[in-house]
Amino acid sequence: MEFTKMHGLGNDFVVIDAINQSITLTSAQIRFLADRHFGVGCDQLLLVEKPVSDNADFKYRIFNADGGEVAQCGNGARCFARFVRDKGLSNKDEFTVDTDAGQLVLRLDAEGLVTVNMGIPKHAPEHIPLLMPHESLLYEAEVAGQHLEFGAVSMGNPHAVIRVDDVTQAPVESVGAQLECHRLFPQRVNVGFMQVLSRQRIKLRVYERGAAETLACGSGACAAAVVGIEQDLLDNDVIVGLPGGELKIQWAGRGHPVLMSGPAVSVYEGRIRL
Ligand SMILES: N[C@H](CCC[C@H](N)C(=O)O)C(=O)O
Repeated sequence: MEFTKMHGLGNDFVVIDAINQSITLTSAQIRFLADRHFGVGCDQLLLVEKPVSDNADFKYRIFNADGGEVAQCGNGARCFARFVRDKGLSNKDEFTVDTDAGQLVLRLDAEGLVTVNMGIPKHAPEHIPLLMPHESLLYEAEVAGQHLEFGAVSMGNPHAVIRVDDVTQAPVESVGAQLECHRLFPQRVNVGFMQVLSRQRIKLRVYERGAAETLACGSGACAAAVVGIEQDLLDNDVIVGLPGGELKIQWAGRGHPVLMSGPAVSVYEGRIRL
């Protein structure tokens, strides 16, 4: 099977053309491919498939390193756009992709960046079955012996966002792992730790569902910006500084889609026998 190794700010992917290759991967095979010692190594595996909608160019499927299929990956969407152009699967600058959470519109910019319309954020509890929210859009839970308050929003995948004073001191591993699997989140959850630097800039670390802490999380950057804007901590255009680099997030408020811009890098082509 042929694949391309790619990353978006160090959030790395095995990307597979499942249009020109007949691919059926079991969860065990996905875990093997994602394994950094016995396989290729990646945070997520992305499949490029034929569209299911008449108005879409492709179908975009995402699998976490633990083998579970999920419905959204922002950094992966940018790499998806770079991949289909590099492979000559499309010569467009903008295309629509079907995902299990709806459609995304991906646009390759002149300077090599990719802008993704990540869709309209959906708020708990309809999309994240939580206890009723407080008026401040904050939720609370006891996690690892700590009383936590956090924002919660779905970008097509569930995110909890915890505000911290200093991301370098945040309990990402301990609290992230416990909140990921908390009973409040039957589908589990991605956990972001957000430090607000100004109304236009935050720092963020994300403990990802099914992958642990990653160097960057695109949907997590969108979710953190949405929570910060809703709490009137941030303006509508936010620079999100992640360990792997920066993303530009734009959100005009409820009812509007979130736009995310950032790089997408192709590292090498590979072939592996399954
Ligand atoms: N771990 C996420 C999927 C990958 C999201 C992340 N890599 C991104 O860039 O958005 C989840 O289980 O919903």
